[in-house]
Amino acid sequence: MDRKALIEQAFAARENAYTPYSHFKVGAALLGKSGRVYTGCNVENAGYTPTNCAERTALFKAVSEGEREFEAIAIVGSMEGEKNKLVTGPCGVCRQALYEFGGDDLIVLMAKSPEDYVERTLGELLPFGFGPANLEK
Ligand SMILES: O=c1ccn([C@H]2C[C@H](O)[C@@H](CO)O2)c(=O)[nH]1
Ligand SMILES: [Zn+2]
Repeated sequence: MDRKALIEQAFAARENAYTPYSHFKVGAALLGKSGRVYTGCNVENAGYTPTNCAERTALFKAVSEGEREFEAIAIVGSMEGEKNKLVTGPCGVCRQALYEFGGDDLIVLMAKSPEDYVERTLGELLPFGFGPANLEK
């Protein structure tokens, strides 16, 4: 897997972030087991709560196109016109949404630049995650 290329795709997706309220722009690039990459950005809303994070935009694009197994996701976020001071970790809702399909092994790349990133597994970010296995009889 080319981590640098995946992070670069997340930066490109961030360009489309629609953020008139927070001005915090996020991009994500989700690598499916098929090899395809699905990108996403955050899409805000005047009603605030309908806002969708970049990670879920990418995930829902992927699932809606038939991909259900994933290897990695790259995430980049920073205020409009600013360099990343902190890495952007996925919010709790996105961790849960990703857990449904990625399980513990999904690789999460939280990047300040293509060369400067923190890597964790989803299992590290969401220990004892609740997922489909919990609902098996
Ligand atoms: O991991 C994250 C964290 C935040 N946001 C978005 C939601 C909202 O539009 C803005 C500020 O919370 O950033 C994401 O897309 N992903
Ligand atoms: Zn989120």
